Amino acid sequence: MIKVEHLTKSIGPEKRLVLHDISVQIEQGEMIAVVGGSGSGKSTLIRCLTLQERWDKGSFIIDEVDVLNNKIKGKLKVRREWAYLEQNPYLNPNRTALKNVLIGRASQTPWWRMLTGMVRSDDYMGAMDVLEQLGLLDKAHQKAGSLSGGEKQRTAIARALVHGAKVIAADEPVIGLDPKTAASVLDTLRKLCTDQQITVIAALPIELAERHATRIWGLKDGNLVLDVSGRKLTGPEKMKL
Ligand SMILES: Nc1ncnc2c1ncn2[C@@H]1O[C@H](COP(=O)(O)OP(=O)(O)OP(=O)(O)O)[C@@H](O)[C@H]1O
Repeated sequence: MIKVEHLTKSIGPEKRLVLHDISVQIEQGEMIAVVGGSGSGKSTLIRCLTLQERWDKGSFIIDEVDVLNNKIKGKLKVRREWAYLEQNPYLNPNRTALKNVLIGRASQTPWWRMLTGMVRSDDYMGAMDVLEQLGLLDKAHQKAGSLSGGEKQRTAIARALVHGAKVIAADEPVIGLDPKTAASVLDTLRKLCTDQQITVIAALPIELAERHATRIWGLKDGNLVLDVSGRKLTGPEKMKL
């Protein structure tokens, strides 16, 4: 279980508050959509949860590890188990989808593999399994530079899974994709939650959140104003955002 208490974050020399006293508990296998207007704090929340931003205040407990007060063990846990998925994930365009999946972030990949691109056969099989799960088997040997936006996004998801992610935190993962491709990426993420108990936290537009998430968090001016199960939001709920 993941427990966030009193997460507070300010930015800039004037210490402008962008996240106010946010407390939530997250269960394994949830697909949480973060919704809210522009500047409401969605990206900052996702960046704080993936420890890319320093917290001003708050506590962050993952499986009973106090992440912020246990710097080495806590940071290592987040680094190993959490994947941060950007809007346009970085893939090496000259390497195949498979190689991109196998050769993950520098922190997760042995130096000799980064250098030589060599892989062990069991790693190869594992990566092919994940690519198959994500419907990318026929793209495994295609250069990443020639993949479509949705395929790139799914390759990045495959890379996160191959490197052991239990939580995928994604900042607007389907922005710029056509509606059909966006739905297919989100269906993929939802299936991972259901079938493999992966937890997903993703900033999404309201309509997609309503359709795909099991839970919706709504932010307004850095405040958590909504925390409901994934469903169509009512008029008054939307008015809070
Ligand atoms: N590096 C920064 N320096 C100054 N202000 C920042 C910085 N990062 C974020 N902010 C401010 O913090 C607030 C929250 O920003 P954030 O990017 O988290 O919002 P958002 O909900 O993701 O917005 P959008 O939907 O437009 O991406 C905004 O007012 C933004 O201007």
